[in-house]
Amino acid sequence: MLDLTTKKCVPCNSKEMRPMAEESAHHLIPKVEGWNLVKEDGILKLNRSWKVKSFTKGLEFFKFVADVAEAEGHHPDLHLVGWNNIKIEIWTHAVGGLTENDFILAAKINKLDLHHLLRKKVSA
Ligand SMILES: C[C@H](O)[C@H](O)[C@H]1CNC2=NC(N)=NC(=O)C2=N1
Repeated sequence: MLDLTTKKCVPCNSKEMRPMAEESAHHLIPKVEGWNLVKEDGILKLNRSWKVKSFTKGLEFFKFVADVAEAEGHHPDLHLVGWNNIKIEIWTHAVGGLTENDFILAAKINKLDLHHLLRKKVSA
């Protein structure tokens, strides 16, 4: 399969769009490093968390992600809690589950170079 970052999200309002089977999601999750496959209230979602340097750098992180989402026409759920903990959840609301759009968006978020906004990992 082509690298997910070379693909484009498609509009979610087509009647044919269906949530993918859990097996398909498990097949795709290795292609989006760092992202988790979770099921919440029966809905499959992707999520990933980061610790940022500050509250404002968390908002900067979201702005970079928002630009990708707007370019793709597909949008994540953004969480910023405890001032420097961010979590991004991605799922296709129109179908109540996961579609390839979600994996494309996650892959394109992974391509952003946002290390300057992240807290350095504390060595064990
Ligand atoms: C027409 C357009 O595809 C829809 O309005 C989009 C907008 N962004 C979206 N983002 C997500 N995550 N799920 C959707 O169902 C969705 N629908």
